[in-house]
Parts: sequence; structure tokens; C-alpha cells
Amino acid sequence: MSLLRADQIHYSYLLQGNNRLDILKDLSMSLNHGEILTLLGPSGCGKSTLLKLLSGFLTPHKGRIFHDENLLINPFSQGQMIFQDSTQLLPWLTVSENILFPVCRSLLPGLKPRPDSVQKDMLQDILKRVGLEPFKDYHPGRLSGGMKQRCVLGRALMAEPEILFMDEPFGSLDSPSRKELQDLLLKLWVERHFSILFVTHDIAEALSLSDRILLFSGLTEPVQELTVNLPRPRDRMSPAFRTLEWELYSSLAASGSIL
Ligand SMILES: Nc1ncnc2c1ncn2[C@@H]1O[C@H](COP(=O)(O)OP(=O)(O)OP(=O)(O)O)[C@@H](O)[C@H]1O
Repeated sequence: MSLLRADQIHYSYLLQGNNRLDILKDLSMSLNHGEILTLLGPSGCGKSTLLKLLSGFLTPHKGRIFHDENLLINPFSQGQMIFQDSTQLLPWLTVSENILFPVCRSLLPGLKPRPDSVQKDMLQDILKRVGLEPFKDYHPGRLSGGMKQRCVLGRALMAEPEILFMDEPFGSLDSPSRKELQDLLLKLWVERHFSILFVTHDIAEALSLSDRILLFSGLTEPVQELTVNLPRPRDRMSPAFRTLEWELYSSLAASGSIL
């Protein structure tokens, strides 16, 4: 049974003058339990729209989306969203306070209240796991881009999510920080067993992280699926990795898409 399943969904945005921009047409796909699935494709092809539909923030105009085979109607509290933009952190709160904020303010309706001592132990554990223990009393303004995204990841973990919805989460980082965050994400995924729906237009990032990739070539175009059967940790210089990278570039080039 899939964790999330989209069944022949259509979505379009309403534009000025009552015109509509079709984004997705007849799209069926699924996210399996414990899987990392990446939506890969050029800018503007509808990846973020699909992410918003699968997380329940948008509703398809035709077709249906199921979470554990129940019809998805609203955003669900077992899903946590992470975006590229680290303004997701509240600047007047410290790292620890930002991580605790959603659970302390009962902003996650599905989450049972935890005793303070449990909450405190969880916070300590998460601060260590995301490498922010020494910076726990810093405000976001004193953190680098990578540290901010670690804090956002920590805050998501505090909710013990079933799914992380990640929309180009490392897109604004320089390449060493990006690699560090990718490795951290994989480590946390192995330890915590959540599923990840990841959006990127970086082919190497998609191949480094994913179990499967859905390749978008343009608005309303059918998506292609690629299973990444490479052992982890993945060596970006290995012939097998390079071959898959080349296959993805070729598929995109054949459809006239540029990443
Ligand atoms: N609220 C909206 N109203 C109208 N058009 C929109 C809206 N949101 C997105 N679009 C348009 O829908 C198309 C798909 O957008 P979407 O953000 O899903 O693409 P994307 O593949 O995630 O792009 P990127 O990689 O640049 O983030 C784009 O042409 C975008 O301009």
C-alpha cells in the first residue's frame, strides 16, 4: 500500500481574465513508505504545485489524492514542509526556541502533548543530531545559510513526521554546505525512517538522494519514472552514477528542457 497516491489528477491556476494555466494533466504517481522520491525538472514545470497537492495545501480539480488510502482533503499534521527560504525561522527566537515552537504552541493538532522532561530530552537529542548544540542560544541572524536549514530540519524532526515535503531545501546553499546537508538528511532518514518527497532541478542531488525520480519535462507533459538502484553512500564519480546522470540529461534534452 502506498503512503501517498495521486490518481489521475488535473490542476490549473486561474489567471487574469478567467483564463487558466494547465499545470498537471492526468497525473498518477505514488510515494511509498520509507522512500525518498524526487520530483526533478526545469523551472516552472509544476514540481512545487504537485508537492502542494500531495501535502494537502492545494486540492486537485480532477482526480483524487490518498494518504494511506484515505482521501486527502486537508494538510495533514504528520507532514512537515521545508522550503529553500530560511525566513521560515522566527528571527526573535533562539535556535532551541525555534525548534520547540510548533510543539510548544500546540500548532500541530495531530501530535499528543509530551511531558516537559521528554520534550527537553528530545530537543537535546535533535540539537546534537543536526549539529547545533553549541549554537542553541543563537538567534537566526547569527547563523549561516546551512545552519539555518539545519535548524529548520531540527524543527521538522521535533514533530516526528511521517513525511518530509522538501521544496529545493538546499537550493540557496554553496556546494560544500549543500553536500553536508544532503549527507545529514540521509543520516536522519536512516535513523528516523520517515519518507521524503523532494523537489530539485539538480540532477546530481536527485541521484545522490533518491530511491526513485519522477522526471518532469514541461507543463502537462507525462512524467518519466527512474528507479535509482545504486548502493548508498553514492559515489558521484562512479561509472554507474555517471551513466544515470547522462540518461537524465539526455531525456531532458530530448524533450527540449533545460535545467
Ligand atoms: N498561484 C499561482 N497562480 C498562477 N500561476 C502560478 C501560481 N503558482 C505557480 N504558477 C505558475 O505555474 C507554473 C508551475 O509553477 P511551479 O512553482 O509548480 O513550478 P516548479 O517546477 O516548482 O518551478 P521552480 O523550479 O521554478 O520552483 C509556473 O508557470 C508558475 O508561474
